Amino acid sequence: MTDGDYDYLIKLLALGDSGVGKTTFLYRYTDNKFNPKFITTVGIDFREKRVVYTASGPNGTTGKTFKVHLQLWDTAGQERFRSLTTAFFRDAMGFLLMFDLTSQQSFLNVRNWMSKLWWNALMWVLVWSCLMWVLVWSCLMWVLVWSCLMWVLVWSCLIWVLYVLCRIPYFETSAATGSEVDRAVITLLDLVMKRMEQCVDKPTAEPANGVTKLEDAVPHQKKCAC
Ligand SMILES: Nc1nc2c(ncn2[C@@H]2O[C@H](COP(=O)(O)OP(=O)(O)OP(=O)(O)O)[C@@H](O)[C@H]2O)c(=O)[nH]1
Repeated sequence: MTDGDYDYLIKLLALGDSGVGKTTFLYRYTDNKFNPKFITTVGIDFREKRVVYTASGPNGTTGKTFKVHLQLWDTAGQERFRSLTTAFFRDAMGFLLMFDLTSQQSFLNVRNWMSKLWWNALMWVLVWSCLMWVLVWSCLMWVLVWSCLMWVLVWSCLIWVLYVLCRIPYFETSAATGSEVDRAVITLLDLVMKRMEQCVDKPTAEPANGVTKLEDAVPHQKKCAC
């Protein structure tokens, strides 16, 4: 595959406390190497990898294959970079939420990372919806009515997100041996691709040759109600 020769650009983001192994995990996945040195990430970094994704067809049959360009964002776990890293949440399509099996605190902190993700997602629903309505109606009455509706929508979304996230696939990986590393990323990629399939407006996004380009897919993906 040459540089621009891919069907989808998928952005995944690794999250978790400092030292849990985000950088090492991504390095193992992209370069199949292990780095025993701990060099803390400053701000944000990213790695890339090309993979071939085979969609599953109806009744579990093998479907189309796509060339996928994976962009893996590596965030700094340190608190001082928190506002910078959360700014990248909006563009990510999937998250690798990581903790260190030998550190109970890093596991307990997964709760905080999850709530950051939820609030970030909800904040964007609120901001965009409010902006839209304020622009279109610019009428206090409508804003008030809309605010009530928004709260209903927000809480329904929150319950839905909780429902979905409670079924997060879990893998015990080792960057040292490479065990389960590929499977964890591929499982997430599979979930993202399936989600995109559901969100993309199929008749307009699918060109004649049957391959959906990311540039076509992204605007439709943002139309998803969730
Ligand atoms: N033995 C072993 N060591 C690991 C594994 N994963 C990470 N490490 C080690 O843990 C240390 C921290 O790993 P990093 O990948 O730098 O941690 P990080 O989460 O990126 O940390 P920040 O950049 O500060 O957020 C390094 O010394 C790694 O070699 C693993 O699966 N097995």
